Amino acid sequence: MGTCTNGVMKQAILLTGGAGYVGSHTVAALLEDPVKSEQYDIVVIDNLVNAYRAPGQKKPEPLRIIEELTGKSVIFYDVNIADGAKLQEVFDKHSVHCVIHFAALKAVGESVEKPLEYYQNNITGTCTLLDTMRKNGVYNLIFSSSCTVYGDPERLPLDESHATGRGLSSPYARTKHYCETICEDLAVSDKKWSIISLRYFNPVGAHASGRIGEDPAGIPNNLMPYIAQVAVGRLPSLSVFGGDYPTPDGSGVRDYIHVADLAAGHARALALLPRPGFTAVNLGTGNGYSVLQMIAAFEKASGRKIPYKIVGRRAGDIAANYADVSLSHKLLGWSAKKTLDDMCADTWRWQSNNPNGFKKSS
Ligand SMILES: CC(=O)N[C@H]1[C@@H](OP(=O)(O)OP(=O)(O)OC[C@H]2O[C@@H](n3ccc(=O)[nH]c3=O)[C@H](O)[C@@H]2O)O[C@H](CO)[C@@H](O)[C@@H]1O
Repeated sequence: MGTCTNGVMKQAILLTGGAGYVGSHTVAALLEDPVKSEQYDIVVIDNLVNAYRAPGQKKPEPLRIIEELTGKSVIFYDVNIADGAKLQEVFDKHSVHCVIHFAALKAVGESVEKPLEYYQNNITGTCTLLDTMRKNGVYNLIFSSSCTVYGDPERLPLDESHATGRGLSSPYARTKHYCETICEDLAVSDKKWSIISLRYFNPVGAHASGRIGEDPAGIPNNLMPYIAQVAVGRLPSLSVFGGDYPTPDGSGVRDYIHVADLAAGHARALALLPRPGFTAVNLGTGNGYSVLQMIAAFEKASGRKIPYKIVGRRAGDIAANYADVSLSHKLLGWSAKKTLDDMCADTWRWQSNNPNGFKKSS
């Protein structure tokens, strides 16, 4: 149930997938903000498909730890966004001001093997969520999108007017593109909708406390968690996918952004609502770093050697991408503050304190 101040029910920010990596860091940012945490109840729904809840605990570990760190509470429901009836129960209990929609499956390789699961979860789930929002008169949405919607860049840096949806290399990428399209159509159909789609570049890093961070199930697909697990001795060596790209050192270049900066970007987007229509905004730093530069920076931050070998390219990978960040500056008054050294130092603090992720800290 929502909490009350002076007999009035507080409005809620509802975060779907709020126990995941970017979601939980956004929960932390909202609770750490004295104004937002006073103004809103922070409500999370998550089906725990990619988040860990310790035996006997009501809340998943990231949320339990955030409560410990901030001394403030999160309201948690173990609910799947595709379950309209359960979703409605949450909307019955809270006066929702805005939904921040993170919940999605996000493993690119898995999406090629299980496309239907990805379309069902990411697209049908999003439609059920949007329909429930509409039925309850909630029209403020922040959608967790990805630079993957741009496909193979026609030009760099990538600005928001770059074409989307062309030559996408995986069902996962298509689900992000289709969800954006659905949101755009909805915003055209009814002027009450205010939808901000945040296109993340490559989120890395961890909370400054070293107590929450990225905790992928199984062998990581993404570069930073892989490097971190090599550094901590969980994995023997890194394969660098491709040494012959047309980049300064031949390895792939990406715009890595600290997850705390990303979380702050959501808080800024929240302050912009309502902003009728559909607005897509890049969240990146505007800087590109190569895989070999990432390895060197991580070795410096951790004091550990990262054994690696250069192997063939990974299917579907592009040579380089990085963001044009002018719109995020202009519209959100936001820019990324953390450096590459911060990203590596924070990832290392999290990984070295929690070599096995959340399971150990329970
Ligand atoms: C093709 C693919 O998977 N793309 C997804 C990937 O982006 P993206 O591929 O950019 O992110 P990754 O972290 O997987 O890879 C970053 C860079 O590191 C390289 N690399 C990665 C892992 C590794 O073991 N060795 C290695 O060399 C990659 O080739 C790439 O050049 O994650 C994003 C989420 O964060 C998704 O939105 C993207 O759709």
